[in-house]
Order: sequence, then C-alpha cells, then structure tokens
Amino acid sequence: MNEQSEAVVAEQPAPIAAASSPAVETKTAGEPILQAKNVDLFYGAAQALWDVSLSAEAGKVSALMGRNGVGKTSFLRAVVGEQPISGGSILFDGKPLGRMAPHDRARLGIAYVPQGRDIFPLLTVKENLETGFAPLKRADRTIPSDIFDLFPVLDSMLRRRGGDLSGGQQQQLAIARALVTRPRLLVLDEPTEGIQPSIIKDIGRAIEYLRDKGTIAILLVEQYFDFVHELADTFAVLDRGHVVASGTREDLDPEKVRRHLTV
Ligand SMILES: Nc1ncnc2c1ncn2[C@@H]1O[C@H](COP(=O)(O)OP(=O)(O)OP(=O)(O)O)[C@@H](O)[C@H]1O
Repeated sequence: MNEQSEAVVAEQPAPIAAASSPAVETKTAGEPILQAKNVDLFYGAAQALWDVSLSAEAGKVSALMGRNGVGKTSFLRAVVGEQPISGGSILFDGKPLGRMAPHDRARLGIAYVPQGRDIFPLLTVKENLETGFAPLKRADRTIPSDIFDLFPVLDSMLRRRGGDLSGGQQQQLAIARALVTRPRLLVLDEPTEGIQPSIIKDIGRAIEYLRDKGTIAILLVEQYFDFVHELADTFAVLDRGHVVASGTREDLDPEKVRRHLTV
C-alpha cells in the first residue's frame, strides 16, 4: 500500500452538504460505514499508531481490544476528529473524512461515548440528553422513546443532576445522549470500565438491540474479553500501536487475544 498517496487522500475533506441528513439515510447491513486504512498517528515525535486498518459495518459490532496505552483511544479520537492522522485515511460512507471537525462528523452521524463519559454534572439528566440535539436539524430535536426502553432508570431520573448518578447510570446516560444524535456509527470507549455487573449486562443488551436494528455500526473499545466475546462480530487487537490480530468472531482465538490483554 502506498502510504504517501493515502495520506494525500486524507487531506481532502468530504463535503458537509452531502451528509447533512443522518436521520433519513439508511444503510444495508453488511456495507462498511467506516473504513480506516493504514492509519498512522503521532503525538509530536512519538508515533502512537502504525498502519492501522479497521472497518465497521451497519448491524455489526466491531471490537478493538488491547491493554492500557496501546493506542485504542487514539484511534477512536482519530475517527471522531479529535486527533489528526499523519498517514492513511479514514472513510465514512466511502468518503475520506480528512480534517473534518468533530462537530461536522457528528452531523454526519458519528457519535462518541468517551472513556470517563463526560457527563455534565450540574445539568439534569434531561438537559444532558438534550445536549445531543446539537448536530440535529430543529425538526429532529426529540428524544427517541426507545432510549427509555433501553435505559428505564433514566426516565425515572430526568430531573436529577448528572453528577448525582452512579457511574453505571452515567454510562447509560452517556450512551443515551449519543443515541439522541441518531448516529449511524456509535463509538464506545470502554463502556464497562468501573461498572457493576448488572449494569454491564444492561449495556450489553442495549448494544445487542442497537446492532439488531441493522442501521448502526458499533465500534467498541474494550479490555473486558468476555463482554467482547459475546458481542463482537469482528475484532482487532492492538499492541503498541500495531494491529496484531484481527478477524471475525469465528476467527477469534480466545487464548491468543487474552495473551494480548494481560500485562
Ligand atoms: N495527548 C497525548 N499526548 C501525548 N501522548 C499521548 C496523548 N494521548 C495518548 N498518548 C500516548 O499514546 C499512546 C496510546 O495512548 P491511548 O490512550 O491511545 O491508549 P489506550 O490503548 O486507549 O490506553 P487506555 O486503555 O489506558 O486508555 C500512549 O503511549 C499514550 O501515552
């Protein structure tokens, strides 16, 4: 692969106008919504990602695994536009994202649930959900009702402040807020981290429900192997910025993957 030519492609942002109605666009299960090709990423002189390729399809969960510090969050930040790439390209619906800003990627339908969740502690649950309206056209600014079917606890806590919720409830709120944006690509960074087992199950069920809708691609970063093993359709394992294993669920060799997850 000619990395130089891929890097040139990466400089050409996709036209915003072509992608302004995420709510009405649909995608058949099986076509890649996201394609990252040969991505290199640097922090100053330090390279964090080398030649990383990965795709995410509608109706599927694509998992990215690896231990702390191997580059998982860096990759997600590149996808959502928070960190520029130096080589390779990231395509959404076949169009290179280039240096498109995060808010424009959100308008395209890319929603990010970061590690640490970034809930607004002084805003109520309802107000936190409404921050998800930002990339939507006025007519679409409603909270989809299935969010409360997925996370009933949020319905009963709409007037509570985000900061008063437990860690697990905040994680559910962060996912719900991402869903308010009607994403076509949902990017989740370690949603099980520090969460109690019963809520991990709820989050797993929510991800299954979203996958089974068939229109959303889910990119899931995780270190919790059993969670990934149950949910993922495809996986990639990162080690020091390199993809060291990848394939479908059937290809997944639990022992090999576990070796890459233990310190
Ligand atoms: N803003 C930054 N400036 C400089 N180096 C960074 C920055 N963010 C991450 N790094 C470095 O890049 C490498 C990859 O970090 P990254 O956070 O992507 O890994 P990770 O796999 O997501 O780890 P974790 O699970 O701990 O979040 C690490 O060596 C980290 O120290």
